[in-house]
Amino acid sequence: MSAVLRMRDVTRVHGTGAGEVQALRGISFAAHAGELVAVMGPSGSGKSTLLTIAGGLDQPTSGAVEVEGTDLVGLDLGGRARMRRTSIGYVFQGFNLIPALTAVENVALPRELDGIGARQARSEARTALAEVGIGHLADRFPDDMSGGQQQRVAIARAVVGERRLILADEPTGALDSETGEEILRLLRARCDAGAAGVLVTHEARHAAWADRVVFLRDGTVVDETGTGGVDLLTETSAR
Ligand SMILES: Nc1ncnc2c1ncn2[C@@H]1O[C@H](COP(=O)(O)OP(=O)(O)OP(=O)(O)O)[C@@H](O)[C@H]1O
Repeated sequence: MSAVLRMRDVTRVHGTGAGEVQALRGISFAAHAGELVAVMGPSGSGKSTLLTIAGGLDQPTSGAVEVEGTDLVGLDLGGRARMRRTSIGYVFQGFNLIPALTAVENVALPRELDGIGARQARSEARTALAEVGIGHLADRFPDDMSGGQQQRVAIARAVVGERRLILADEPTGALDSETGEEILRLLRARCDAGAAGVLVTHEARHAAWADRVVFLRDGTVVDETGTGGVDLLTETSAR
């Protein structure tokens, strides 16, 4: 099992002076191919900060972040944007679809931005939508879809082009519990097919879909379960 995401001694300080907040205080963390890792912890413990740094949407104050062996911290803005289009899929609580684009156009967009021809991008997008069970809704606009259907579009957009790291920040937060479970089942299936997933959640029953759960408090990893007693740092350094 190879590490798709590896973070080493990552710190993140938000703000300056009296308003300074240490959101992450030396986090080491890895997510491997085939694995879904849940991240839990109280409000303000650093979960979203961890995810945005893992996804190249934010930069750490210090430490290393590697995605598929590429050092994200060393890349410029354009390089990180490219990694987000090719290797990293992000699923947000609020879906974040573009309302003026149909489902298939939303999913094809990252591929088209990456220089893939429109025809091929659309074809890949239709396949991704079919895989999440909404191939028949490909030409609908987000506003004409239910929340669960919109989140399926967002998952298709996150995985299209064989992206191997899927980051999901409370992806079921806006959905009823049955629809939420379906979304988690899709994430799980994607990890079973070889992606690495990181799921931020407040709910233990959602974390139950993961292979292991990492608990944060005040910007540090305070506990981890579901690894059969393997310590996270030992595991990371052994690979
Ligand atoms: N852009 C920012 N500027 C200043 N402080 C920030 C910023 N983003 C986050 N923080 C602070 O960093 C800490 C960690 O925030 P973060 O959003 O990562 O926590 P969280 O665990 O995801 O919380 P929640 O469960 O409420 O979403 C908090 O104290 C928060 O107030």
